[in-house]
Amino acid sequence: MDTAPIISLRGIRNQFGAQVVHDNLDLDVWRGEVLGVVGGSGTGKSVLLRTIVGLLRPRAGSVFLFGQDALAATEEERAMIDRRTGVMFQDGALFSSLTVRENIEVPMRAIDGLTPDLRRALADLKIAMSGLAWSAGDKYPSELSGGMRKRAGLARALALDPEIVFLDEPTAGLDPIGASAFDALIKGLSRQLGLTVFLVTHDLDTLHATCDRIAVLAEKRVLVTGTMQEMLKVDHPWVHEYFHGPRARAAMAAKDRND
Ligand SMILES: Nc1ncnc2c1ncn2[C@@H]1O[C@H](COP(=O)(O)OP(=O)(O)OP(=O)(O)O)[C@@H](O)[C@H]1O
Repeated sequence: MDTAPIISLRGIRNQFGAQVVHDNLDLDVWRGEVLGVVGGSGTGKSVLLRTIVGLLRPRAGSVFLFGQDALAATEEERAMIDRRTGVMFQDGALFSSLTVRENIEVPMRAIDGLTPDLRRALADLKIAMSGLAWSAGDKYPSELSGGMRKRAGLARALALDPEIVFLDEPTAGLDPIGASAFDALIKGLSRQLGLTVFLVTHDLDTLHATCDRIAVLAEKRVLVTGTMQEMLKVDHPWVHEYFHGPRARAAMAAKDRND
């Protein structure tokens, strides 16, 4: 592990009208780890992700990415930060009028000197890395299953060889087999490429299968971070219920079967 976090948040406050979503929130993410972010509905997991990737400016606090103050960055500096990160939104957020390959090429268009042939070859590589068949490149999003759309969204997030990928509910809506295949894909990519993964999820199987560490959002902040083993010992009503409830027990049993 590096000595400096790849993502560092301090004193974050997010508020919509009178509704305070985050107050004095701190979080560090370390290079190469898969961090799972969990919390009850409406605790601000997606808002946190949007804050880090620069889609939402917090009312207060600091966001450091790659050691750089992202909120003080110039447009040019922000663009450089964006090139080092990839985001996969819940529904894949693909352009419906473009093929999968063209969708993956979109972020590459910002890079000078990439010929169409090279872009195409790189897009095909990302398609393969995401576990899609070659033929998927020519398909439109509407022609794909939910699981394939997620893989296409992941391929686009990987387009510029990011150092961090942000995944918002990557397994939501997938059947259990599709979800566990996606978990294996994320874990494999993280290990092979040294990717840092910031993963918002409700899926306990995903936490068990992929995450090195978990951050729990509650009470408007990151209440606790730690490994799954550490989560099991946390004495907080929501955390206890989440990690010891019936679904958690089923996920743990599945993990034991797979180990
Ligand atoms: N642009 C916005 N304008 C006003 N309120 C917003 C906006 N974005 C988010 N919120 C509110 O912020 C709160 C946190 O939303 P967020 O989507 O981050 O929750 P979440 O933890 O991801 O929830 P879930 O698990 O249900 O997806 C919610 O109450 C939501 O209504």
